[in-house]
Amino acid sequence: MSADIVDFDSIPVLDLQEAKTNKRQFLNKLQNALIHIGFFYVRNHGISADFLERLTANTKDFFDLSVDEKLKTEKIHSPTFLGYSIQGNEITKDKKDNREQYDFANELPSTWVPGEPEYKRLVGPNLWPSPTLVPDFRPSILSFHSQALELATRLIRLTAEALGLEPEALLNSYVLPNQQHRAKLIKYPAVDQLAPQDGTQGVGAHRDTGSLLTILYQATEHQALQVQNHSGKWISAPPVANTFVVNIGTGLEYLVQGVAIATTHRVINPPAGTGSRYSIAFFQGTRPDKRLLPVDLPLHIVDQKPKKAVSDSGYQFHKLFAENPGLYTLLNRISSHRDVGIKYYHQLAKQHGVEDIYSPKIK
Ligand SMILES: O=C(O)CCC(=O)C(=O)O
Ligand SMILES: [Fe+2]
Repeated sequence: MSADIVDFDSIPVLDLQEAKTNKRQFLNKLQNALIHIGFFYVRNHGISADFLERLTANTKDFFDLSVDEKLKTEKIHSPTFLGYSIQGNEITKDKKDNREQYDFANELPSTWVPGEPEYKRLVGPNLWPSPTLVPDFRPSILSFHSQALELATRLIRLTAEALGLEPEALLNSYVLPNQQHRAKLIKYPAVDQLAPQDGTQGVGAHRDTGSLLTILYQATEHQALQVQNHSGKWISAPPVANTFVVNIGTGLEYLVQGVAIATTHRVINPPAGTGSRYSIAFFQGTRPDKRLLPVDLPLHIVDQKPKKAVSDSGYQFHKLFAENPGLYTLLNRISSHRDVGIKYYHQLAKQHGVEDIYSPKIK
């Protein structure tokens, strides 16, 4: 059964303080955001403004390094797909995205040995830039990661409650206590830093693939993030002081059978003269090692399931995500970064026909 669409034209701001003072009211608001919007802001999230200023400074300092220094941390240097990607290396919906990125995760050693599933090779240490050049980078990035993970853990407990489940229901079944969760620093140059033929696609229309929740910090004042509502209209999600943007990934959407929605979004490059936009995203992953079975939700929640929304994203659910999430993630990474795939996972990519099943056509 699916209920009539309740469409949205703005993104609600939820106050985590209210989760302590008036939990029922907070959970009602969260339930509405999960089911009908798929995006919300959180304030009183516990990550200090001073820390976020420091993180922003470190992010800018990293992207200000010379290309040679940044390339020393390029993804090609490790099978983890962590590290730097130069602008134009990523494609969404058949078009190049105009953004530079640095992917990082909680620091874990690589333990994969031949004979184990290859997706285990995704786990490993970060590729750090020289500490002589950016001394505060590593400590602030790792501190952000652990604070964002704590926030995501809190939010996924509240999400479970808002959907009529026990607080631990999503965590216990779908997240391992010591798994690697990925995050990234992103720089979107303003259009005057791009060639005219590059257009303005910072990142094209997409849904966050495989994750439960995304926590996003908009580090500059640009109004660049847009969210697609059910009827297909693009709604601005401007930076709101002292908040994070939170959105649902296709992992959570699958586990709750479409009751919470992984809403489509995109980023437009800033207008000429306004400087680069920086953002920092944390993706709460699901465990890679076990078939994922949807959770049983109470009927009064299932009855609110929204009808299918219009989406400009090219995303299509693939059953491999549920059957073998580790392999699904690895094949996705190989298709987005073929150079890394060819270097470390050549056989696997060939065997699974990554080229034809997964990859977008490159223009
Ligand atoms: O930079 C942003 O505001 C959003 C980035 C994003 O949607 C993504 O990387 O998945
Ligand atoms: Fe996204």
